[in-house]
Amino acid sequence: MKLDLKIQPLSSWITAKKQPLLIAGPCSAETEEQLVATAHLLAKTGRVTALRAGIWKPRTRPGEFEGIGSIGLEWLKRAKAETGLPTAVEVATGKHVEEALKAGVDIFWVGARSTVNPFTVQEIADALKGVDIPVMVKNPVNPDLSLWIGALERINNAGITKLAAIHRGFSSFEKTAFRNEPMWDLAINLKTHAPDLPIINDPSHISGNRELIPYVSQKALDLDMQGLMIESHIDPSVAWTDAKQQLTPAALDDLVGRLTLRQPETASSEVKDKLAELRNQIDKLDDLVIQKLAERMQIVEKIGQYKKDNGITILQVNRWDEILQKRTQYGKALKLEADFTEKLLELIHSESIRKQTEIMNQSQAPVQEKLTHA
Ligand SMILES: O=C(O)C(=O)C[C@]1(C(=O)O)C=C[C@@H](O)C=C1
Repeated sequence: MKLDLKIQPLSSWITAKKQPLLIAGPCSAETEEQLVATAHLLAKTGRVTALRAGIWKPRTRPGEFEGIGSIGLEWLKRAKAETGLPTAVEVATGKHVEEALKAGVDIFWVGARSTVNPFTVQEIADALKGVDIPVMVKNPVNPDLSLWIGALERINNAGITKLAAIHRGFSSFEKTAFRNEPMWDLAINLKTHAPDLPIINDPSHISGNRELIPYVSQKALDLDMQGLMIESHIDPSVAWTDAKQQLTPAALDDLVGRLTLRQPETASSEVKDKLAELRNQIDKLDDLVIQKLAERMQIVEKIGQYKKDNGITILQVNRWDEILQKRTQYGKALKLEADFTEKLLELIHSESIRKQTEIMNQSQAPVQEKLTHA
């Protein structure tokens, strides 16, 4: 299902200084000097399109630094006047929106902890009514695509057409190398629902540490995301928040300079032809895969009917385990990752169970009818 968002193309409301589009700045505005000095160094790289800084910070526990507050808006004004960089802040209430608008902030973003709450998003959307300002909506903390879409729709319904999504990763119970699991599939899914909606990647919050940022940034660009939002602090070692994931402006410059930029399309007819030929091969194989899956399901249905007639349960753990073991081994021999083969088989098995459940639940009414007429 395609989303009905009324949006303007990214290039009509933001001009990237250089590719990729880069929004950078400290996690938090701490002091006027820290913010302004960071902004100057970022501007000097010639790569940064907008300066970000958190001034209202939603924190997990009370007592942590909750942002410098409204005074930070004055510092942002100064940083903008001195560097020419447009500014971006997170807004989490209607009051934040009012104050940031008054202070001439150029771009707003809705944070992950706000996106989870439709009341908060609606309050922000209501405060934005009648205003023509770019808004970027971070994914919700939990991996829920509908919540992300819902927040984008609420902001869009308020008349905001300069709209983008920010992919900052998702909380997960399982601890991995990432601070927030990228769950790239969710961002890809959003792109499938809204192909024209720009997605900016936030490698800082996905990574949670400087070391992973290059990998995440490159992957985001290779997945055709339209830009990066990266936290940068003049001296990350003394940062009040997110010290481990911030980069100095020089390190940021170096990192972004090393990224490889690839295009979604090519002008070369030779490359286009070669791609078309390979895609043709994929089309044929995909058709074959679908055809074989359909044949498999027909047999599953026959087995389902047979089980029903003979009072046999749907789930056959031993048989299922045998399939899983043998096919995964076979897949491995053919250079398929075991994890991939297992996931594919699990999907097929759950569809088999769904189909056989349907068969088991089919009423016997027609047979009984015949009996009564006889
Ligand atoms: O072998 C069966 O009994 C089936 O119904 C087929 C099948 C399958 O899809 O392969 C489905 C359900 C069972 O749990 C085991 C295997």
